[in-house]
This record gives sequence, structure tokens and C-alpha cells, in this order.
Amino acid sequence: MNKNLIEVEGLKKYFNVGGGNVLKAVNDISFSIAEGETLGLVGESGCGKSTAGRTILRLYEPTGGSVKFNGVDISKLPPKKMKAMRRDMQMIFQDPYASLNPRFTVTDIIGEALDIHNMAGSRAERKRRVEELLDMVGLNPDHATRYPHEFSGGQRQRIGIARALAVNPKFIICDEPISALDVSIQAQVVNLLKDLQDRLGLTYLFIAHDLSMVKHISDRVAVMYLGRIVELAESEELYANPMHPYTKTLLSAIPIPDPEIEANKKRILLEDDANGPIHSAKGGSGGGAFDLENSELVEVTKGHWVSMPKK
Ligand SMILES: Nc1ncnc2c1ncn2[C@@H]1O[C@H](COP(=O)(O)OP(=O)(O)OP(=O)(O)O)[C@@H](O)[C@H]1O
Repeated sequence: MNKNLIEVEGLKKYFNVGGGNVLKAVNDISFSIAEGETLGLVGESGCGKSTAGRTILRLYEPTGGSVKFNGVDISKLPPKKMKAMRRDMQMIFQDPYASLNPRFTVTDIIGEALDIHNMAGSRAERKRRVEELLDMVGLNPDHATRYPHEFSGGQRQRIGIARALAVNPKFIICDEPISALDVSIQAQVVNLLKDLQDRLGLTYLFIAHDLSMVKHISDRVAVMYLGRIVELAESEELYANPMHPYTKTLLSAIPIPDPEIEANKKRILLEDDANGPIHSAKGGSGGGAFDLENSELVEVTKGHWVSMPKK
């Protein structure tokens, strides 16, 4: 196993939501990601995945905990050092159209990423680099002068990937990069991300709300529920032997192509948490269905961690 590139320890991100209430969007999560590894982070909408991603990159200031990148604690780096560090840590977003400036050509979009880190060099060098990046993500370099609306959804996501790659990052957070794409296109983008990982030695945190596609890209998967990680295991192990009721729920939500199997399949209904992730200042627990407040991750078999009530 390679050394850890990312080490997240007790990370918290709380939002004040008024009335003395605090929304614990990320509530004490810990995990590491080895160099060249892909960790999947899955859970339903609102469980805190995106907030976790943004807090890891310090696009949100953490409420508590630490994030180490290559052994350096970035949670306390001053802005200048953090800017330099950002080159190594990039993000790909769910909706490539919303994250690409419609008035910019592809050259401008990718070139801007180079400019931010003074990596553009001469005009000719910038053009050459943009064309190289387009080629890398399977787009025609001749299309560099086109605008985002001239591309399909899948092609736009490729532009988003090229922009992230422009600064030669080591770590990329892929925040639901395929959720907005047609199913037929999803596998192509996943395969592209895998190829790029092999070629460039990238490390990924791959965020998704269901488990179906995550399986194909992740070495290990962490399952998030109400701001916490409730299960973490190698992908194969998690799919073959899910232990936490919430993981079982997510797995039961993956559609099976055979309608007969689908019709006979029982959905595990999750008794929802009354408070959600909101905790009142007076000490309301938000522990809910699984009493997460009084639970801890326990290594049940080697590398397979499950949230269990504290003894
Ligand atoms: N800036 C913010 N201020 C207040 N609450 C926020 C903020 N950002 C996120 N939240 C809340 O934090 C919780 C977690 O949101 P987050 O977007 O991280 O979840 P998610 O699992 O990524 O969901 P989705 O897949 O829908 O993006 C939600 O309850 C959300 O409403």
C-alpha cells in the first residue's frame, strides 16, 4: 500500500442556522486516502458529502479537526501557502455547465486555471498546453475556440476535468461528476477518470449519492449519514457484506435491470432522524435512528469499519 496522501482527522463543519441551532453538516469524520487510491464517499442528498469535500480543500473553513496533505496540516496554513497548496488539490463539479463561464472559450476557461498559478508562460505555450489538455481528456484540440454551450454534457464534463488537470494536481475531489449525465455517458467519464488516474498517478475522493457507479471506480468506499461516516470498507467487501442498516438501504436503492427481481425486492425503509443534522444549542442530540451521537467506528474485520453503539 502506498503512503497516505490525505489524512482527515475529526473534521467538523457546522453552520449556524438561526434560533440558536447549529447544523452539523460534517460531524467528526476521519479517513485517509493513499497515494493513487480512490475513496468513494456516498450518502443521500444532504448528508454532508459536498460540505466535506469543500472543507477538506478549505473552500469552507473547518469548525474543527485537521486535514493533512502529504503530511502537512493544511487546516492552519496562512492564505499564501494555502494558495500554493491548492495547485495540488483540485475539484470537479457535478454540473459542468454551471461551473464553466458561458462567455469564456475553452481556451479561456482552461487558461484561467493556468493564469491563477502563473503557469501559462507565453501565449503560444498557453495554447499548446490547452490543446494538450483537451487531447488528454478526449476532446478535439481544434475546438479550443468554442464556447461551453457548443458541447454536450459529457464533453462539458471533460472540459471541467481538463481545467482541473491544468495545474498538475495530485489530488482531485470529484463531486458527483457523473450525476447530471446520461447513463450512457456516465461510464465513459468514469473510464476517463480511471485512465487519467493510471497515467498521472492521481488520488481521488469520488463523491456520489448512490453506490452503483462508485463501485467501478473506488478502491474503498465510505458511507456518510447525517454528517458522519457510518461504514468504511474495501469496495468489494462493502458490496458483498454491508453491515450498517444505512448501507443496506443504499444498496437496496440500486436499480436492478431485471424487472421481476426489482418487483420482488424489498426496500429497507430507513426510520428517519427526527432532528436531521440540526442540533439545538440547548443540547438536542440529533442522534436519531442509529443514535450516532453515542456510536463509534469499530473495525469489525480487517479494514471494514462500522458505526456501533459505544460500549
Ligand atoms: N452554506 C451553508 N449554510 C447552511 N447550511 C448548509 C450550507 N451548505 C450546506 N448546508 C447544509 O448542510 C447539509 C449538508 O449539505 P451538503 O450539500 O454537504 O450535502 P450533500 O450530501 O453533498 O448533498 P447534495 O448531494 O444534495 O449536494 C445540508 O443540510 C445543507 O442544507
